[in-house]
Amino acid sequence: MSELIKPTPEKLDYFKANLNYIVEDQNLAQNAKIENCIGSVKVPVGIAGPLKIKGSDGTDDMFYAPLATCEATLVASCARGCKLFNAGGGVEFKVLRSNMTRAPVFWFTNSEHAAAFYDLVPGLLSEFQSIAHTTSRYARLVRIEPQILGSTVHVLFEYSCGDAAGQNMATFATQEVCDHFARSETALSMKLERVTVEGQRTSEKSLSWANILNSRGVAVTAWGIVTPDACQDILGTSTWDLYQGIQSSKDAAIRNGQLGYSLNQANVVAAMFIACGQDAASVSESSWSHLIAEFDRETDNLRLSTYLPSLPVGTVGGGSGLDTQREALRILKCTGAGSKGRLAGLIASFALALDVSTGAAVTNNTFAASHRRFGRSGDSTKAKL
Ligand SMILES: CC(C)(COP(=O)([O-])OP(=O)([O-])OC[C@H]1O[C@@H](n2cnc3c(N)ncnc32)[C@H](O)[C@@H]1OP(=O)([O-])[O-])[C@@H](O)C(=O)NCCC(=O)NCCSC(=O)C[C@@](C)(O)CC(=O)[O-]
Ligand SMILES: NC(=O)C1=CN([C@@H]2O[C@H](COP(=O)(O)OP(=O)(O)OC[C@H]3O[C@@H](n4cnc5c(N)ncnc54)[C@H](OP(=O)(O)O)[C@@H]3O)[C@@H](O)[C@H]2O)C=CC1
Repeated sequence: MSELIKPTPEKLDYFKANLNYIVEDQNLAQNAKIENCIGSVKVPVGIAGPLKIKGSDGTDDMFYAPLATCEATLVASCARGCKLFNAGGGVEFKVLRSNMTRAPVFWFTNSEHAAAFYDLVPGLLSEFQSIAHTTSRYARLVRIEPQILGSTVHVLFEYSCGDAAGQNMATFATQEVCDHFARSETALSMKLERVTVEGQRTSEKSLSWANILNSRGVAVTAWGIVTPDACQDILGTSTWDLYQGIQSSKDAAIRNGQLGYSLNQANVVAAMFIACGQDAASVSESSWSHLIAEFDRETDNLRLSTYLPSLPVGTVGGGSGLDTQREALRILKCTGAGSKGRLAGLIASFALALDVSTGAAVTNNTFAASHRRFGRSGDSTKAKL
């Protein structure tokens, strides 16, 4: 059966020859490390910025964001938000946490054995560390935390992974630990039945409260000031009206039971993930964010901040090494040691810039007209950089 449906080299050649979006890149299949590779799709990339950004890691520079998207107005809107924040001194970010998790399941014959293992887990950390660390120069096991579910124990393994996002690294290290433990005297004496490497306690590629609270990836916050003059000149609305617009949307979001609150920060997360070779499916884990607006009655300034608790990003590994994705990381000055936190900080900063501009467009009722203008008339092709 598999022979009938398996794509043979001839079939792949057929696809290569008959699809006109194929990129002629002999190394792509090898570098992309995906199966049955026939080329790559072309996603349009727009540049937003410049945005003056300072970071807790010493970042202090002007940045442009490569945004891979098919949505008209998104890049222009993000660029407008950048111009606005620049007028108020730019955006700042702070990286709060950085980790990667994997959560194996230890299966026992009954809950009593599971409970006994639960008590044992904290004392196993250093043994597990010494095994995990043989698998990588960068993955470091920092915490293990058990949870009993019936006769199983799900143990959250938390790693630091250098500049890589670390999903593979955490998997390989955890598998090695599990394999060793399954063969140990302790496992035999505790009547361990088997170990499986992941039991969904990491909620990988799904949105979960645990990851909102404890992070999976980089947790980052970014903030900036909108001055009344810049708000009126650049966004065509007052800071007070913008503040009210944002607060009112937040009320509707609460009524909807929306998870987190932003207008459309996931647009920047997705566009930068795709441009920079991040795992696009991880946008689901990264989509929760919290936009906060504070109005300063003395100055009429509007202080805006956002918090993104779970950005599984990396500047090495995965798709970040592909040619064009690497170029995107270079545009962002996100290569080299320590650049993972910066990448997360820049994503949060540009997400904030897009949100303020979108918020203004819905506040002053120019939202539909701008999408009609850019999405339908071809106005978007008039570049402004
Ligand atoms: C489209 C604009 C920016 C026009 O806004 P405008 O005020 O007419 O633009 P402008 O011509 O006065 O230019 C102001 C600045 O905008 C930027 N800009 C302006 N045009 C360009 C361009 N062609 N290329 C690059 N940048 C551009 C650029 O920074 C420019 O500064 P300048 O360069 O002139 O010094 C505005 O109307 C807007 O932001 N609209 C909102 C669109 C938006 O945010 N869409 C987001 C995606 S929709 C979605 O998915 C969200 C949703 C629906 O879920 C949200 C929700 O539920 O609330
Ligand atoms: N297997 C899984 O469970 C899942 C995998 N993925 C995929 O995993 C990939 C991401 O995994 P990830 O582990 O980040 O990527 P990789 O598998 O590409 O591993 C990163 C590699 O980079 C090396 N490296 C070099 N310099 C550094 C540095 N400064 N910091 C950290 N590592 C460095 C690591 O070295 P060393 O060998 O010493 O560790 C490792 O070999 C994505 O492609 C994603 O789609 C996504 C979800 C689940």
